[in-house]
Amino acid sequence: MDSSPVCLDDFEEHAVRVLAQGPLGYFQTGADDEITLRENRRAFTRWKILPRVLRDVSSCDLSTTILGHRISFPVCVAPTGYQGDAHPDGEIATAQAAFEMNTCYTMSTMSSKSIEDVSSAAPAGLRFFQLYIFKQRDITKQLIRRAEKAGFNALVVTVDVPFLAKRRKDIRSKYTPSPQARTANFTHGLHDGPDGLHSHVAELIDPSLTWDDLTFFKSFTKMPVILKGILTAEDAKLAVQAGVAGIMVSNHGGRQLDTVPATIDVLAEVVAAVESKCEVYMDGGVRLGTDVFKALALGAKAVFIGRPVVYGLVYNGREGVKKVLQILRDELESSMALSGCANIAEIKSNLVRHLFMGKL
Ligand SMILES: Cc1cc2nc3c(=O)[nH]c(=O)nc-3n(C[C@H](O)[C@H](O)[C@H](O)COP(=O)(O)O)c2cc1C
Ligand SMILES: CCCCCCC(=O)C(=O)O
Repeated sequence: MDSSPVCLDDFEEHAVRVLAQGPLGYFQTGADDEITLRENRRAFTRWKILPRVLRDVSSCDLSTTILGHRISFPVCVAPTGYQGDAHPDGEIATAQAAFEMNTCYTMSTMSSKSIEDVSSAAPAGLRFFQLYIFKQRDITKQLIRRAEKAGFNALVVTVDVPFLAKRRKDIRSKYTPSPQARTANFTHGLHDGPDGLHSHVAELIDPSLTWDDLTFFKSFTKMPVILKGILTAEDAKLAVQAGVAGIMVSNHGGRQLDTVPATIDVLAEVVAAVESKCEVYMDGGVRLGTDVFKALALGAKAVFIGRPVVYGLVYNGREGVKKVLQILRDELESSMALSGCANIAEIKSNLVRHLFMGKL
């Protein structure tokens, strides 16, 4: 790419040219054959938009709310670890970009900057903290306390990583975060095990976690809890019973269990299962304004993006992330205008149809 990026894929193309194999592989990789990774994007192409006309779209209002907080448009930042391998400013740049674009930022437990540093660099705006529940419960509780003290608005508990899946690119490169990218939130755990990230995760993560543990952690914080990594109606119902405020329909960007469905294809099922008892968000393969439109039509309150934010960081730090968000915002606005929607509430399920399944 010689000129300024015009779509999200341009940022990845740039990253491919400038990043070293280890970090590039870590950001790009999916699990195993990367079937779900590809499917996350392909599945969007099978959903078609049925536009309405003559509906006064001279101005479109993209604003919406998440857990009662108003944001300018329903595209938010998903948690991604080790952002110091994308740009020296890492999570500080990302949090500031999200704040300046007035959307929601989610900070990963595995961040290269600390909770306190990110919080003081971006003290306002809607900020979620993503939590991995560790074997060492004291570290986990400390993380919750620190996020709460720093004013984070919600806790996003990731539940699809009892173990790290087999990610071939990482195994081949023996990826381990470089010194400027290592986790800043705690010192426990190995980064330099014989198989890089894998031994690090095996050491930290608690694979014995159950719904009962979730109830305990929920009672431990005043922050609303969102569960990230739900793909079935059954688990969505259990999440509602556990009293969560939100569900993130996610397959971890195709990085965990391979061959699970694309998130866009299970979204409507999860939305129906929760019967409006909590908010539902979605991530995975969102790269176009039309993708955002389809997810909203199928019931998502907002979408989150992972890799595009990382590639925006690689492109130009905070400004790069803002550009990624701006492009997606503009594309969503255009999709809305061209399909006859003047505001987010008008994006309804009758405006999309699945190529093979017919009308919803
Ligand atoms: C490089 C990278 C690091 C990630 N790190 C985390 C993490 O620390 N915690 C988490 O819950 N999800 C993590 N994820 C998953 C994302 O939050 C999100 O689910 C996924 O990236 C969405 O798919 P997309 O990249 O196609 O937008 C990571 C994803 C990537 C690509
Ligand atoms: C302790 C879990 C580390 C996982 C690494 C971050 C992540 O979620 C990813 O997909 O990569």
